[in-house]
Amino acid sequence: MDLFNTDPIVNILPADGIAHYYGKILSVTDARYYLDQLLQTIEWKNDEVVIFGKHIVTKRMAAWYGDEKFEYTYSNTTKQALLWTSDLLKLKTLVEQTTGSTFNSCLLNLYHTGDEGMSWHSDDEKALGPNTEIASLSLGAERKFSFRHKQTKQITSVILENGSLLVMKGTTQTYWHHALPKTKKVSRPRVNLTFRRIVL
Ligand SMILES: O=C(O)CCC(=O)C(=O)O
Ligand SMILES: [Fe+2]
Repeated sequence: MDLFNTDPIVNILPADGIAHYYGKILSVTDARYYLDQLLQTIEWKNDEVVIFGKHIVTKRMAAWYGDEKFEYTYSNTTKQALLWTSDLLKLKTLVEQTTGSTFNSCLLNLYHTGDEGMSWHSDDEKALGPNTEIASLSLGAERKFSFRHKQTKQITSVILENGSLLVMKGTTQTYWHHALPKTKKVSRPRVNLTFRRIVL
């Protein structure tokens, strides 16, 4: 049942992958509730990444939750998943019902303002296995999300609305990078949840 969006779900990628934008799957009231809850209850930490051998602590904050205390290594740092909170379980169920897929973990990102973003990358870690499916739920400020083809450099973008769902699957991570560009136009926070399936 789709209460908030009756448009057909379209693949926003022209080739070499599938990115389905479902639009808003949460009401404004529910999106506001979950944003406030997650801001207060998630164990947010500044993310650490290694770029050109330099150790950098990001302004953006992140957290990692799952079915088990999974260990996950990226950018040379190992993280251990925390166990689901009740709000995260509710959101996971909603995302699973909407997509018809199951997920066992979630990486959360908190961008305080448009001054924080995420640079070009693909989510192709070994732990996710080939042709992995990632479901990305957005809460709070609307932000532009862009895909760039690794070979042709073609760019396609979508505005991720408050309470919206974007699903990446098929060969998307093999052929496309994605990014959340910084912007001067946004001064309010956004929380993004990427539900993933660790296969190990
Ligand atoms: O914040 C977003 O919408 C993107 C996050 C992302 O690409 C990631 O966590 O891998
Ligand atoms: Fe990503």
